[in-house]
Amino acid sequence: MALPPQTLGLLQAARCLNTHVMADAVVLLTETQLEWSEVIAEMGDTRLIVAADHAKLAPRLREEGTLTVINLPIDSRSIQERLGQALLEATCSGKLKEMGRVVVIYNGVLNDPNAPEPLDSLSVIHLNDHLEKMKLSDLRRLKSTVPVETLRRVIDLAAQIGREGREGQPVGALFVVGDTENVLPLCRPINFNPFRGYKTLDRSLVQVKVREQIKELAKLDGAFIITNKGIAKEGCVYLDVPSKDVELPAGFGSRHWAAASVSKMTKAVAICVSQSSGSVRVFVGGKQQMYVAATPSRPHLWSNVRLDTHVSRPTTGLMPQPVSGPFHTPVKLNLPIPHSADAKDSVSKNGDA
Ligand SMILES: Nc1ncnc2c1ncn2[C@@H]1O[C@H](COP(=O)(O)OP(=O)(O)OP(=O)(O)O)[C@@H](O)[C@H]1O
Repeated sequence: MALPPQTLGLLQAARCLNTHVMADAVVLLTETQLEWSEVIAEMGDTRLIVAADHAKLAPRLREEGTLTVINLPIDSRSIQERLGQALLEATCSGKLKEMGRVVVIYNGVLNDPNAPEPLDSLSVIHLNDHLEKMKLSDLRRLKSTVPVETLRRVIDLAAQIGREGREGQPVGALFVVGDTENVLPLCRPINFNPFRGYKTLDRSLVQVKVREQIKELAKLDGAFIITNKGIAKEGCVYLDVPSKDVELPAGFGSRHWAAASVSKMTKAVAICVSQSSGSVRVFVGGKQQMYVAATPSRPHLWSNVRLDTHVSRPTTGLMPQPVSGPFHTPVKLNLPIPHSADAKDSVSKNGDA
C-alpha cells in the first residue's frame, strides 16, 4: 500500500528541511499505522524518530528493526502536550541532543484521526528554546529512580494544587512517588483508600480525570502514594517516619518533615505542596532538591529564577490564576534555604511573595 500523497509530501519536505536547517532528526508523531518500509525509504539517510502509541502500532513497528521508536500512549492530552512529551522522552533517553533542533511531522489541525491522511503539519523545533527554558533536564539531575515523565506529571499536578486550591480555599498535599515497596510499610491509613478497587488505567496520572480527582482528594488529610509509573496506589495515608536524620529550617510543619524523612528512608521522591504558601518542594534523599513557586512569573516555561523561602500567602483575596499546559512552572533547584528563625512567616527579600 502506497503512502497517502499528503503524508508522502510531508516526509519529503521534512527531509529537505532537515538538511537546510541542519536538524538532528525528523520526529514523526503519529497514531496511524503507516507503510513503514516506505517511510524509511523516503527518509533515506535522514534520522527518523517515530513517537507512537506502542501498544497499537508495536507489531508493525517491530518488524522494522531500524526504526527508533518512542512509546507514547494515547490519552486525552493535547497535541502540544504529546509533542512535548515525545521531545522530552527522546532527549532524556539520549535519542536527541538537548541543544539540537528537530523537524516534526504531526497532526496539528486535530481533524478526524481516522481520516486517511491525519498527518498535516510540519514544524522546526529548537530544543534549546524549549527544553532548556523548561529546565526539564533538571529533573534528571535529581538522580532519582523515578522516570522523569512521572516526576514532571506529579510536579505539575502539585503546582496546580498549590496555585488553584479548591473552591477558593488553599489546599496542601503530599505525594510520595516511587519505591512503593519500601514506602508502603511506612504508611497507615487514616481514611478509606480512595483508589481501592479501581483498575490501573483508572488510577493513572496520565489521565486528566484522575488528576482532577486527585485535586479533589487533596482536601483530605494524609499523603498520596504514587508508583514509578505514575499510578495512584494509596491516598489518605499517614507516614510513620521519624525525622531524626533530616534537617529542615525552622518554620516547616509536619507535612514537610514527613516528606523529607520518607525521602531519606526510601528511594522515593516526596513532593510537598504547602497549604500556607502554595509552593511545591521536592525532596530526594532527605533534602529539598527543587522548589516551585506558587505564582509563576513566566507562564508556560520552566525556569530556575527566584530564591527560596517558605512564604505565607494570604488566605483571602484573589488566588493566582491557573495556567494550563505541561510546561508552565517556575522551578528552582538546590538553592539554599534561608535559615531564618521564622522562615515560614518571613517575606522574601527576593520578591518571592
Ligand atoms: N506524617 C504525615 N503523613 C501524611 N500526612 C501528613 C503527615 N504530617 C502531616 N500531614 C498532613 O499535612 C497536613 C498539614 O500539617 P502541617 O500544617 O503540620 O504541615 P506543614 O508542613 O506546615 O505544611 P503546610 O504548609 O501545608 O501547612 C496535615 O493536616 C496532614 O494532612
